[in-house]
Amino acid sequence: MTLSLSDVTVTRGHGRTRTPVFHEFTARFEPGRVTALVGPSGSGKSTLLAVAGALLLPDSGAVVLDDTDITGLREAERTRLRRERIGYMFQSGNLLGALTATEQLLAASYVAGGGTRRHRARAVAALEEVGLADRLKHRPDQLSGGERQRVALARALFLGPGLLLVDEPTAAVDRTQADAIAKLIIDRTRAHDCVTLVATHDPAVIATADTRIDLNPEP
Ligand SMILES: Nc1ncnc2c1ncn2[C@@H]1O[C@H](COP(=O)(O)OP(=O)(O)OP(=O)(O)O)[C@@H](O)[C@H]1O
Repeated sequence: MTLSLSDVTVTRGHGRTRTPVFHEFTARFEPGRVTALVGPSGSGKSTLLAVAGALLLPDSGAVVLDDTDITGLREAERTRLRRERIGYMFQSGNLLGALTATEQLLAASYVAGGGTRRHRARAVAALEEVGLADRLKHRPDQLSGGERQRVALARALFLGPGLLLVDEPTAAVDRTQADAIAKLIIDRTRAHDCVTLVATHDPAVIATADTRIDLNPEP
């Protein structure tokens, strides 16, 4: 999958909270490569992830995944695209407290219409890929911060997305875990040949990325 944004303008909020975030922003992203989105707080890193991930529509401009401009899709089509082709890994992991590591992935596949025995085997394989073969039955409160982030990464990758969107993956973990997660994101991006965007303040994540885009707050 390739992703390109052309002349994307985004304004958030309404009335007194109306905030211009991007004005005619253009960028192109290639598969198998990690791009670090860098910039001060409020510069639009999370907003760019939301626009790329079809969670937020720009005011104008095109967001093209392969040959499809997602801004022209109906809501149901965007929902399907999000489920089938885009993996999200958010800051806190967003894991469900009552579920084991394997079940976190199966819950995602259930939402996407799966949930079969084949999916269970794939879920286990995805957790093995991120080094959690011996943590399959652990719930979030029985995992370290770094392990929770690895479950979140496995879940994001499990359904084979073409686009992986990652928001501050190392914000809540120690240096050693952060370095391991940065390396895993690179490895998995290569292995899955997906387009990966990572919003981050972490110099180690920025250093391991293939490219970086510096965002500045709109004046
Ligand atoms: N729902 C909203 N309504 C109004 N303004 C918003 C809304 N969401 C975000 N903003 C504004 O848009 C700008 C970009 O926010 P965004 O969260 O994308 O920044 P960021 O670079 O990810 O910041 P951080 O590093 O603090 O997470 C900020 O100025 C923010 O205040």
